[in-house]
Amino acid sequence: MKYSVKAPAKINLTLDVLHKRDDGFHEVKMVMTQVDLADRLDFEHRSDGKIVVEISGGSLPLDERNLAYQAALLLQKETGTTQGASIYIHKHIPVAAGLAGGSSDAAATLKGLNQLWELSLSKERLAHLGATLGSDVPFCVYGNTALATGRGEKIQPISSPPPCWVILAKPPISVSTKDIYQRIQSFHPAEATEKMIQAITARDYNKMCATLYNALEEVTLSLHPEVRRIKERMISSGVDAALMSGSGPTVFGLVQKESRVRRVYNALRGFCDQVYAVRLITDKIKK
Ligand SMILES: C[C@](O)(CO)[C@H](O)COP(=O)(O)OP(=O)(O)OC[C@H]1O[C@@H](n2ccc(N)nc2=O)[C@H](O)[C@@H]1O
Ligand SMILES: Nc1ncnc2c1ncn2[C@@H]1O[C@H](COP(=O)(O)OP(=O)(O)OP(=O)(O)O)[C@@H](O)[C@H]1O
Repeated sequence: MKYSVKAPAKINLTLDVLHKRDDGFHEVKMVMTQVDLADRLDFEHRSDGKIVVEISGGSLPLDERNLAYQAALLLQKETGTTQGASIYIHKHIPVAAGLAGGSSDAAATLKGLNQLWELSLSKERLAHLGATLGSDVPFCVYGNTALATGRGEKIQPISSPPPCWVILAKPPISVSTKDIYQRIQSFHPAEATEKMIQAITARDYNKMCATLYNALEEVTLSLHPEVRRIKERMISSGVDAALMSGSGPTVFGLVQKESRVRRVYNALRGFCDQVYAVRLITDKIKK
């Protein structure tokens, strides 16, 4: 039996950072959603009990450093199963981009092997296990759109935002999530996230655009002026609103008018190699 699972990229519509915690993590409150740029993972049973990872479309370590490998080992350890698996990752999400590509692969592995190995673990249990791999993994287990709190691992699904196009532009730099969090100077109440939930519940696209907010954005933009230039270029090319995702460096722009998507895409392509025109995953086009 072979199973295929999609692993979509995420974007943060809001990311409020409330305070630094004693365990070194930051207390956050954020609205996360997914776009239809996705890796695909295929799972095949192995009777030798081994976990073997192969990848196409990118070069990443295939051993314990790979988050899909880590997720598979974790499931073996937690359930005591002696079953193994071959995991084929078809990589489409840019790596270390702020789009949670690795976290989504880990979540897809938890879901795919739960089926392949007939473990019958609940989504809650998979999300709980996923939290030990990374703060974004529980959201990726649930998918769609959600409020994430705690260090990002407490997930409350919410309704889908109004449908729109999303232009993603990733500059050729990498940032350390840990470093960006550590550089935050001041903390604020989670006002943007509260307003975003209201905008989404009311299916108010304009209010959603007006409410985009990421507390990490200013930190990354001040360290990397090229990210700021991409955001400015996106705004001048006619997106309805733009924001950096996660700790960056990818910037996303929201566009509702389909006729404008090509213009924005072309304006960015002349500026940046990795540009994608995708759609939000909403109830209408649920993957
Ligand atoms: C920036 C976001 O992607 C937004 O969704 C997440 O907050 C980060 O999620 P992630 O990449 O899964 O992060 P993790 O692998 O759990 O943590 C990486 C590092 O980021 C910092 N970190 C992460 C999450 C958080 N709430 N506070 C933090 O301070 C910690 O120093 C941690 O060691
Ligand atoms: N299957 C995987 N796909 C992508 N990256 C992986 C994977 N496994 C391990 N990694 C490692 O994880 C790190 C972060 O990669 P990822 O693409 O998840 O970053 P990100 O988009 O910035 O994540 P986040 O938005 O959750 O902070 C990279 O250093 C990468 O080498």
